[in-house]
Amino acid sequence: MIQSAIHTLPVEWQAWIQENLARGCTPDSMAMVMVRDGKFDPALAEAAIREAGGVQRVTKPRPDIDTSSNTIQTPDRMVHVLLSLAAPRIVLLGNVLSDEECDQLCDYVSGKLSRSTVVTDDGAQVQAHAGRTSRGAMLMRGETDLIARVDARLAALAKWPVENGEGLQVQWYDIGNEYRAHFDWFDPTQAGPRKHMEHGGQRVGTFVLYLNDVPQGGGTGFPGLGLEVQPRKGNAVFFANTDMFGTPDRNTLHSGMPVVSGVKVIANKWLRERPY
Ligand SMILES: O=C(O)CCC(=O)C(=O)O
Ligand SMILES: [Fe+2]
Repeated sequence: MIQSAIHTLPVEWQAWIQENLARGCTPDSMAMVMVRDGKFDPALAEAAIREAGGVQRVTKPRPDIDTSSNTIQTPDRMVHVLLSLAAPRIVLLGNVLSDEECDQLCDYVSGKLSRSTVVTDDGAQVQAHAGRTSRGAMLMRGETDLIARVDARLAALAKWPVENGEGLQVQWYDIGNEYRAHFDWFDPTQAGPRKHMEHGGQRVGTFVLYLNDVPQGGGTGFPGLGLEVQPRKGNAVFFANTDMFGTPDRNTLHSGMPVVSGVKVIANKWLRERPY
């Protein structure tokens, strides 16, 4: 007779699984507690939770870039694939913007810049923060013909609807400016970020577009991966902020490293789960 995993557990643990699934705990966090506190074998813990209806690791659609070829033809420009990582999903792209497009975007935002803000955990406000010392400007989707072209290009690259994209956000870093390690995804357990998710849902993807060359410093660092992307005019780094199951990916921790000489200008494009 094949005995199910859940019925081999003490009844208290069977009840614990049902209660915690009902409370909305994630199967992964529950399995961790069972191994740690109940000293269960991880495979048994996972099987028991799955039998109780907990593990439906259904993959969720997310923005991604086709890296099966070295080049990608977008509606109006041939983009180069320079590097790709499977998990966390990170793709470095070249030739995303022309020099003229970079210059035009920089010219367009100069005069519109103000001290950058971050989303706080406790409220829905955005506020200036010591960890983010750059200046920025939020642009609207399709604000100019050039911006509309860039929006469409990025949507084609990520295979993600243009309506799910936030407007481009330009960031201008002077010497010493930085954006310390952070996640771009919203933490759904915190009130402030949850408020931001009401419209458009999670930030499932990020593009960082480099609008100029930086002589020294200013890389985009991924400290958990030991990876640093150097800014190069016209290049862009893409990363998926959630894993293939839609869970925020802690391996996407990243920073805008301090600029040592020159200035650094980037444009961020955040892709939402739903139309934004
Ligand atoms: O400056 C960078 O390279 C990264 C910027 C960034 O992570 C952000 O603005 O969210
Ligand atoms: Fe970021």
